[in-house]
Amino acid sequence: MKILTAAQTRQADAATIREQTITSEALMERAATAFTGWLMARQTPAEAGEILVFCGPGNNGGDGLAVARLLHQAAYHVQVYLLPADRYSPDFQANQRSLPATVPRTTLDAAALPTIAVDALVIDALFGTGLSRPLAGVAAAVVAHLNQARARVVAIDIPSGLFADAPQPADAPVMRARHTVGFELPKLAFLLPQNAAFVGQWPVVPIGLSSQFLAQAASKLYFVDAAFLAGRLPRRATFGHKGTYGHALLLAGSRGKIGAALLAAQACLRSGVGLLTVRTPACGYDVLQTAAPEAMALTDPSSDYLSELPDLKPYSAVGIGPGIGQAESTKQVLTQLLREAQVPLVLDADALNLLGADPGLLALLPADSVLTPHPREFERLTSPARDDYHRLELLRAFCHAHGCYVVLKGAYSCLGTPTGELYFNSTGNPGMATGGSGDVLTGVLTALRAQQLPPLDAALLAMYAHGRAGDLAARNTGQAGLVAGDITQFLGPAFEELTTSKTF
Ligand SMILES: NC(=O)C1=CN([C@@H]2O[C@H](COP(=O)(O)OP(=O)(O)OC[C@H]3O[C@@H](n4cnc5c(N)ncnc54)[C@H](OP(=O)(O)O)[C@@H]3O)[C@@H](O)[C@H]2O)[C@H](O)CC1
Ligand SMILES: [K+]
Repeated sequence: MKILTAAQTRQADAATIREQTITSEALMERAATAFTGWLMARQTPAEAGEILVFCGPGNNGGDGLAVARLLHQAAYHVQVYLLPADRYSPDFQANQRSLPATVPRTTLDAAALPTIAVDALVIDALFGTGLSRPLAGVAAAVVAHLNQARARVVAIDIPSGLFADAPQPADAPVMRARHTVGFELPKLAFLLPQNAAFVGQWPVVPIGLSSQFLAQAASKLYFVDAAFLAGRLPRRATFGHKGTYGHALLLAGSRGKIGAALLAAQACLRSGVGLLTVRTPACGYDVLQTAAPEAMALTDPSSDYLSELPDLKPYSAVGIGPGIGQAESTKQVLTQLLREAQVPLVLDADALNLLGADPGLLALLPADSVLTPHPREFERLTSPARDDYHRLELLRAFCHAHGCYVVLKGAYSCLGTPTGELYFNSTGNPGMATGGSGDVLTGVLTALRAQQLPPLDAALLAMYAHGRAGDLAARNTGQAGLVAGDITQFLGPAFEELTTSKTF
């Protein structure tokens, strides 16, 4: 699905009201009903205790007032706190009028903020997507007060003080929510590590925004879920044979890191490739032939590291990097590969570090190559990022300059494309932050490129299936017990879900 800016969200609002011939108040009621439904499914009135609803002067505050009314009607115990302001939005005012007189309400005063009980349930409806500057005055004092109280904060739409799609100054006050219930679509701010402590968990609830508007909205930001990938993974042909599914070459491993080669190889084999050849230093031969008998081993003359590029003619894609180290002769192998390769390339790990250390090498990178750095490797390829938003700018610029696709790994891994789109992945879990997880991704990607999938589809599917396999694996192992090889065990089911999710 698309990710919209705050300005586009306002347009989506207006389009919905126009198209569905409803009032803005009715749309607010939908949003408040969706939020309240989410909360009531998780907290009974007894579990919730007294719910404190903090409302700002705009429509986020209007949502808060409507939520307070709905909770009150459902027998929850509610207290409303109002931020003083010169102007309140019309829908705020309408919902203030609709709030039953029996619901206590207090206007906030920075000098006399309410005492917040330990574990109090707080609804943050101070500011939403209309935030136009960092919080100051009473709003800032309230946010600091609630953050200090460590209340159980549930934010409506977005934590107050956080911009939906731009960084805020480092010292700007922002509400620390445990949950943020977003409306209709995720926001860019939810996907960046620097905001994790503010956003918490972020369910998204539908509010029936115009599907026509969402379909045509010009956005280069996407959140990749299973529905987004429907139809991108070709079904295997009844009369297909191993030649139909490509022949991948993996250049991987060095003494002490043959495991990286093995992990990439096993993942490649589990991602539908027809044939796989693995080029490791000679010390990897026995291990590879024993642990991955389905792969062909083509060992390098050097016993400890890669020193010669094999003939590339038989292969339909080449993956290089897992565990290769940075020996000078390995750098020569990479250089020759970049010069000679006529087939799709996937570059990871030390192949990226070698690239980052030599701008001359980077200049040789063939168009449509797929790179899979983690943030530190990416910085070596570009420059240090000021913050997560700046890192995305660097990602866009890098992909554009080199005509390549980059999967920036992390929670919500982000795929950058040469034309400026950014695709955030929805699958995966912190258990996957473990050695060898990246080698598995390289294997998956190389398999998909070997099967002739275009770079965009290959990268989207690899990113998603890798994360999904990690999620399925963690059901068995738990996150702490997850090792990279477990991800590989579940690649099959992850791909199967993507093929069968297609409707007739
Ligand atoms: N489509 C949807 O998702 C729907 C969202 N809804 C809810 O509406 C809010 C957005 O409401 P909006 O009124 O646009 O914005 P806010 O509630 O965030 O508040 C805007 C007002 O606050 C002023 N403002 C902005 N920044 C500050 C600040 N730092 N300090 C003080 N005051 C501030 C702003 O004034 P300006 O000075 O900027 O002109 C506005 O007066 C969305 O998040 C959802 O919760 C709808 O309910 C349904 C559809
Ligand atoms: K809010």
